[in-house]
Amino acid sequence: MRISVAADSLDGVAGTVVAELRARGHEVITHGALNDDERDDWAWASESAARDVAEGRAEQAVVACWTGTGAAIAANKVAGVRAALCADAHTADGARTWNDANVLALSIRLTSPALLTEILDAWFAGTPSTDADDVANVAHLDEIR
Ligand SMILES: O=C[C@H](O)[C@H](O)[C@H](O)COP(=O)(O)O
Repeated sequence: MRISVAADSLDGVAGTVVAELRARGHEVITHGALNDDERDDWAWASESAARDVAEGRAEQAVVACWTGTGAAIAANKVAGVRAALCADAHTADGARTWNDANVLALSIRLTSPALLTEILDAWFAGTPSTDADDVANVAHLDEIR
């Protein structure tokens, strides 16, 4: 899968998520602090990764900042993006299953290497629910203005 990755620093999980994704066989596009040619502030970096998803250059994205909050907020401003801030595997599974989330937001502060592995395992194992209520909820997101 092609995955766009953005971070506002190279600290902690931000510095390891690209290698972790490549080790899992994914093709990675980099933004922010992960790309020497780009502005590394969280709003700009996360926007770039989210636009890759919305405009078809990537199937999913991973965005990271110190808390994960700014990265998630910025990504969710892009139409068609459903970003989920996940600090544990259960949340990551729920985000994929119930929310059909297409952008994983991570906290650099909280996400240890072990947690990253657990979160990515759950994220990639999860598939969007076909339950009618879940499908209706996700579809309604595109109607909210
Ligand atoms: O939501 C914002 C993020 O947690 C940022 O990573 C945090 O604000 C730190 O950003 P900066 O290093 O630019 O002060």
